[in-house]
Amino acid sequence: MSTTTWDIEIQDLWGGYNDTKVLKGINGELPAGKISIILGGSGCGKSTLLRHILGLNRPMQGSIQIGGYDFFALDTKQFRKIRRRMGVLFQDGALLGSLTLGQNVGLPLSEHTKLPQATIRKIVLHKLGLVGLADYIDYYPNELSGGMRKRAGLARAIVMDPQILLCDEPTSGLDPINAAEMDQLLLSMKEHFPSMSIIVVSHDLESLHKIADNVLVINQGQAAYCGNLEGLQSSKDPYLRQLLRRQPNSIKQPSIDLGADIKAELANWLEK
Ligand SMILES: Nc1ncnc2c1ncn2[C@@H]1O[C@H](COP(=O)(O)OP(=O)(O)OP(=O)(O)O)[C@@H](O)[C@H]1O
Repeated sequence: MSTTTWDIEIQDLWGGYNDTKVLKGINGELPAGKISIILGGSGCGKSTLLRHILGLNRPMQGSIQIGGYDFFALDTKQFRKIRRRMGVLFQDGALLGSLTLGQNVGLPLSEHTKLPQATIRKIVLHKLGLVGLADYIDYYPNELSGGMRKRAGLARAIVMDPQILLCDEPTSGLDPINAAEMDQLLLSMKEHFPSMSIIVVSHDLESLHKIADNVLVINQGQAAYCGNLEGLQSSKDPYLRQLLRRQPNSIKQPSIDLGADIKAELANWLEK
């Protein structure tokens, strides 16, 4: 099996959980060498799509082509080979509290290779250096800030030099400075690994404008937009404009009368 580029092409993808269809015919491309942002309202299926790209959920219909291969039609050996070329940054960094940063970051190498520990430590040091944490190799996760833990999670995601890097809400829970640093790091990943597909699930519009080359917007289980950032910004589509301008949907607020007796009872309690 040989792949020269790791473009991802999603073709008429239907997927979800048991009888619940969440993705209803998604089409889109996530090109290698670019940062693609998957955007959409809460519950629209962004994480579900990520699970399909990771191979954790099988499509109900349609396919995901990775580097020209139909991912879910591959035999187990080839499927695993592609899976090993994916790195994931989870929302909370997902570090194990009982291991040092170095051991956490080196874990995929210890599990999947027979490299000597000294070599693993050198690779880990290099990767921690890329996220500005080389001096913290022997620290435990609880000795670090939330932003540092996320950066360490990124170091672990790239420790096996993945061709596809998937990041689930990398800036969520970070203050503006740490969020800007994470954006900067993702841009530097693109420079360091020019053929890597970087796929980011995000709600963060500031990040979107700073780092996205390509955007896939999901609405009602389908791709409302897939293309470059400029095209999204100039789109006249009402949903896309609403999304980019953070305009709320009108929320129905039926008035529910409390009733005089409950109001009086409450007032009574408040006076005590
Ligand atoms: N394990 C599961 N079993 C059944 N339904 C699920 C499961 N995980 C998610 N769902 C449902 O699938 C739909 C899409 O969820 P998903 O987490 O993919 O959305 P999302 O766009 O990532 O949301 P958010 O931005 O809020 O994280 C939701 O209706 C959710 O309730």
